[in-house]
Amino acid sequence: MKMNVLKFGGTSVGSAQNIRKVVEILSVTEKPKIVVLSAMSGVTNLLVSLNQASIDKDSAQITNVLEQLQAKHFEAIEDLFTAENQPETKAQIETFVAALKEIATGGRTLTTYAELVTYGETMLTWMFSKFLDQEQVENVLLNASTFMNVGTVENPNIDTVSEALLPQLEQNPSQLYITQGFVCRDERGSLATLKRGGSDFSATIIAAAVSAAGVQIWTDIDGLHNNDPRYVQETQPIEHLTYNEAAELAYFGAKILHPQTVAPVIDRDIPVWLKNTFEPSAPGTKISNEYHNRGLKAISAKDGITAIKIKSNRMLGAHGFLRTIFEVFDRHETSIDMITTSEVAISLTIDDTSHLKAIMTELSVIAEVTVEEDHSIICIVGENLIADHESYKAFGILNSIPVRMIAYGGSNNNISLLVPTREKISALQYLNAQLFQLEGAIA
Ligand SMILES: Nc1ncnc2c1ncn2[C@@H]1O[C@H](COP(=O)(O)OP(=O)(O)O)[C@@H](O)[C@H]1O
Ligand SMILES: N[C@@H](CC(=O)OP(=O)(O)O)C(=O)O
Repeated sequence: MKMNVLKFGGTSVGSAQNIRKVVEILSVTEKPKIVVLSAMSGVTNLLVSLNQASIDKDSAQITNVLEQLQAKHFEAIEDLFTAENQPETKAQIETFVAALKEIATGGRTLTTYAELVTYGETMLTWMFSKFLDQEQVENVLLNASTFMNVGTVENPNIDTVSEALLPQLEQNPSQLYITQGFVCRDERGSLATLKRGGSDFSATIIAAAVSAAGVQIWTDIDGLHNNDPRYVQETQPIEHLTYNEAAELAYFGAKILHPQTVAPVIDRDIPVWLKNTFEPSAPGTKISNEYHNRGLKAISAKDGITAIKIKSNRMLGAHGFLRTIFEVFDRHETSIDMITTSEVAISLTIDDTSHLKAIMTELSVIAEVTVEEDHSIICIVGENLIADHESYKAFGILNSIPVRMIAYGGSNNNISLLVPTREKISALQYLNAQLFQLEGAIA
């Protein structure tokens, strides 16, 4: 029987009441399954501040954060566990908190950050598994750090995860496995993370490693919406997305999905469902290879973008100039998101500015370079957008948006617009009204 992988995010396990909802969902969903859990909402942020307090050697702040972590877990325990089980459960949380204190106050190593920030998942999964025991729900708790041997986070090695995970499943037969999202081991075998929001990625890596029947990502909204519900009212859930559409939307800011989530499952054709823990009967979004309707589907936005304009007369009629430019970015391991070129200038965008100074120094030798910070990429996504003549309507409405760059044609799925971040919300709202809500709208 093929496994199902279910991932529940921070909000879904953020309180005793929500944890009960998760247990209810587990009782009615198909078995066998591996359940990937995040930390309780807010806990990873607290652990990130604990890491900062550890760097700053700020013992008052370390104590303050540890107290908040303990209180949050104790509150859930007092609601979930019987009076008889509470002392033992609380004592284990105290042991976890003591271990955290030791890491935070000990000497810093290359893995201190990962050791600290992954503790939220360790504490929650332990508590969750104990609660299932109390409710007499048979389950096996797996330690993700013993099998998530992904090597590089950019391109996880599914085979090494399989090799470590499959024997554990065989040796501990169960219909219900519980494990931690977010945590992994890097190419040196050291503890690492799949970056913030990485539990979605954990779920699809695990699904690929066990050739799962499907992945369900349970969160606090009824699927991926056609625009960012944090900024735009009256957004609608999308019933079907292709892997490519979902990948573009996640990469360009749809917070509901970690940017790399679909990569491990595309080639294996394992479907992913996005479901709402608080409204389980809502259809949610299915991400698969199936085509349903073409044309525009959704809009998302990614902040923190820096635009770089590189101007040089040497470009005129010359070849090899673009290669020289790309090599500079390559040497500084900085990836480029958008790019447009003319005869004498190139505009491109990056989101990682950690090497910007060194890049500027090199580029300034060969060209005139200007940098503009605080931009956002707005990404309009749909299957076969290029062939969809209706999508040309999108260009008619761009006059009203201060667009700094446009990329169209690089992929069949997306039109990307670069705008100053201060204009992002009004641009999202305007595009939503024009593309999805007005009479004769494209979707
Ligand atoms: N296009 C979108 N569709 C749905 N949700 C979105 C979208 N863009 C941003 N979001 C936000 O993503 C949130 C869920 O993602 P996240 O906070 O990572 O959940 P979890 O804690 O379950 O991992 C939603 O509450 C919603 O505000
Ligand atoms: N707890 C981690 C990993 C994660 O994926 O969390 P969530 O599923 O709540 O986004 C984080 O906050 O980054």
